[in-house]
Amino acid sequence: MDDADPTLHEAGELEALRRFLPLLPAGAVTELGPGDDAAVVRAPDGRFVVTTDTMLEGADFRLGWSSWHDLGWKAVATNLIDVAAMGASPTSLVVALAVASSTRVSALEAFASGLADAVAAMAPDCGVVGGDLGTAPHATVAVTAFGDLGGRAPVLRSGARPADAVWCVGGLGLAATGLRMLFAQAQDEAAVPVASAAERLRAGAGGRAVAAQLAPVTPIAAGALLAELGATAMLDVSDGLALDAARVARASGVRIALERAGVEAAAADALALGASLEAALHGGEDHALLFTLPAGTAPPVELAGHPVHRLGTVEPLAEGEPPGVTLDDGPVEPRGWDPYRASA
Ligand SMILES: Nc1ncnc2c1ncn2[C@@H]1O[C@H](COP(=O)(O)OP(=O)(O)OP(=O)(O)O)[C@@H](O)[C@H]1O
Ligand SMILES: Cc1ncc(C[n+]2csc(CCOP(=O)(O)O)c2C)c(N)n1
Ligand SMILES: [Mg+2]
Repeated sequence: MDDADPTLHEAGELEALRRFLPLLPAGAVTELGPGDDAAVVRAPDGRFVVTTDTMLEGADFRLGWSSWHDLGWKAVATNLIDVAAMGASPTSLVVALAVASSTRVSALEAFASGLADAVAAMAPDCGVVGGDLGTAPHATVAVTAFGDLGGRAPVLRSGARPADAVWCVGGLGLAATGLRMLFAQAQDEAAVPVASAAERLRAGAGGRAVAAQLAPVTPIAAGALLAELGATAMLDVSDGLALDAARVARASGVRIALERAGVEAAAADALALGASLEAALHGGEDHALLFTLPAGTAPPVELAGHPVHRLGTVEPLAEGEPPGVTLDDGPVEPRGWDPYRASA
């Protein structure tokens, strides 16, 4: 046994928690954090926003590509952007982690540091207030995130109105480009991930795309700012622009008319790496915020450190026309990531 770094089987849950819990961020509105049967968190607004998401080894990540730090980071980045997409500020996270009992305690510590570093970078007032540790043959991360609306109305998918402009904050296409690079160049003939190849890709010319896939930086602080600015609809682009814009179109009963120049500008980093517009339109996991604003309202050119791009316009439906998305007037198929249909 490695005394400094035992496996979870050797250390046991109590020792694992003794090393894991002190690494977690506390949060500005936490009254009682980890350690009792449940946490106590203030809800300054009298309501709270809540969302949950799971990340499963195999379907959502591969341990040969993602470090434990990456997994903690991505769990924060992808869950808190859903809170932000409602126009809320994240307040707290509850994080459950199930891994093989042969996993070393240092892996848990790296995961906790990933959580803490991502919170510090993207939502410094948010705390990890509780969670669960367990064992499973395939690693599983289940996160619940809470947020506060600061007295504002939530920004729904259904609020887009004809003549609104369509915008996004954050880039498009990079995460899918990174995933494509990993599948093409970081697995062996038996489709087993090759960690050294993934590391090389991350340090190479396409490193930004690989990082966008494995440890994305998402525009979390932009959500509340956009709500204050008067965003009429918003969602995070998790499954691809075409599919997620179609969700807004359906919920709002409108046509989302995208302009190629705008989408290309938002996808410039991915296009510069040789990706096609397909990655931006139909690839998932960019977690940019797609939002609509009344015609007269212009957002800043940058929000929360991410560029803002105008993608198009909200248009009324013609008689009998179903809600949908167009690109320079041609129809766009609402195709994107679907966990039940994924072949990768
Ligand atoms: N098991 C479930 N029970 C209740 N509601 C669910 C369940 N699964 C999904 N939903 C709801 O269905 C809606 C769509 O879920 P989905 O996971 O696609 O949201 P999303 O914001 O697009 O996800 P993400 O941004 O994480 O990709 C959400 O409002 C979600 O809460
Ligand atoms: C190993 C591996 N295989 C496939 C993917 C692709 N993938 C997983 S989840 C998701 C969209 C968001 O999911 P959700 O809607 O559940 O938040 C995408 C595009 C990946 N990241 N890693
Ligand atoms: Mg979402």
